[in-house]
Amino acid sequence: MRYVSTRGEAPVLGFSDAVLAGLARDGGLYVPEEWPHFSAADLRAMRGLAYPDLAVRLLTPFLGGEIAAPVFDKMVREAYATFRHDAVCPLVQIGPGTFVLELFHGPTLAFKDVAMQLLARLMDHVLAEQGRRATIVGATSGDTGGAAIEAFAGRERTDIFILFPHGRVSPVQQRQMTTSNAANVHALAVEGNFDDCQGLVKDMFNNHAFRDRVALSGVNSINWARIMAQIVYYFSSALSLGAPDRPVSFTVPTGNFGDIFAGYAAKKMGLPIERLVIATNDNDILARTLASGEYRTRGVVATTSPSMDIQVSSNFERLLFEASGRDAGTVRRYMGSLKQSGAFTLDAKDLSRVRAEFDAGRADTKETAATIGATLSRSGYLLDPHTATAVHVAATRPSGPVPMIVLATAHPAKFPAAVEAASGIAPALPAWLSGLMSQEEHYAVLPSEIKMVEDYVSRHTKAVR
Ligand SMILES: Cc1ncc(COP(=O)(O)O)c(C=O)c1O
Ligand SMILES: N[C@@H](CCOP(=O)(O)O)C(=O)O
Repeated sequence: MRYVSTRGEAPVLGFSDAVLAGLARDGGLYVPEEWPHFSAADLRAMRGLAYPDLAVRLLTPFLGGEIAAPVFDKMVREAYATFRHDAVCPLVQIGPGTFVLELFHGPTLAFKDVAMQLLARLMDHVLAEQGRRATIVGATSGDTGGAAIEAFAGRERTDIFILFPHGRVSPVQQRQMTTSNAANVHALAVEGNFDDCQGLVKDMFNNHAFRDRVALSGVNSINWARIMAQIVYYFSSALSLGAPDRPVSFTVPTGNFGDIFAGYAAKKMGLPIERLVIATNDNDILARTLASGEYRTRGVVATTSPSMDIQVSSNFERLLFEASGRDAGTVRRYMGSLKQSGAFTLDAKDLSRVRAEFDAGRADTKETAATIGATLSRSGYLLDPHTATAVHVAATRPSGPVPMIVLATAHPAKFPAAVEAASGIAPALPAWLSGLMSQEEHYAVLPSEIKMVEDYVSRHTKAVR
């Protein structure tokens, strides 16, 4: 299996190099050259497999033979042994035909752990094989950062720098990033929003001299391995509801479009998914794009689901590549226009291909709070605000006899203020995180200026070539 850039002007890479590359050198995102495919018989044979066994079965084709089977098997088992639920990602019914897929049983209580625990092990292995170190940079609206720091803290071959928007993440999220004592961890509070942080990370990758000097790698969902690992829970949940003999639909709380793109990948791999529904908060660029065909950025507004406070949705580029029939020239045209004018308009055929697979809806802050309260009274289930946006959107699109699986991307205890205001219940952190809020914080505050950030990274990484 080889990996190609969505912009068609970067080297084609094997799996290990794609994992280390993060962003492609032409500014695009890596995608597999073709989608592995599993037949209905293959899928039936996967029913009942334990989560790690299923992950090994589904993900092995993506490795292109570059990681020995026993090594990968061990990594997967170790990654999912960090989860506090035997099923890893359990499915809970909250209403007739509506299920919640709990993705928050990992060490930092968000779905990011599912991919990050595996990615850290993959990167360690590849770096050891190549005998080198890497400087990891990541942008976060709150959850990627904590999950990455947890997964990479203390690892010998990486220094990790996480950029988060100063004052715009929840107190729990902030402490998950700022209380690590590991020498290779650097939390950077940037004076800006998530889009500024993500822009800085992409600028670092696009500065090839800097990128090569510090051996840059990325842990955002620009990294293909992040998406790859997230494919597995689409299969595990659908199989448990009768796939491939019964289709399912998914509603996904969406920001950077990585999680729902993993659902698209699962469909391309043979999973019968009827609809993929994008749920956004007030930062509704994707809902607007599906309605009008125009992708136009606006200022980010702060909401009670801060991890989805995103306007420039990175992985939408991967979908554009697919929808245009894998035409890198079209993707370059769209991305050029986005850079120049903050907008692009999808060609009619590309838009109709997107609409053929996806629906989209939004939930504002009031609707999100009302959904938390109503779901608690109806089914006794306490939602976090991100998941609540998706439960709201799913309810506006009845899926008939097809079960609707809503991805529960975070534990309510990560957002206690919003959850308490909506439900009257202040969710407590689990015992293993109970000391978090009283630990000492370490972080630097930086302006949203590329030179300042690059200088900080250069001075603090050990991976200079
Ligand atoms: C809790 C939570 N829900 C949803 C999202 C959106 O996921 P994605 O960026 O993959 O669309 C995020 C951030 O990525 C998140 O942290
Ligand atoms: N919501 C994310 C934003 C970054 O997304 P990623 O999936 O590209 O890492 C966060 O919590 O940081």
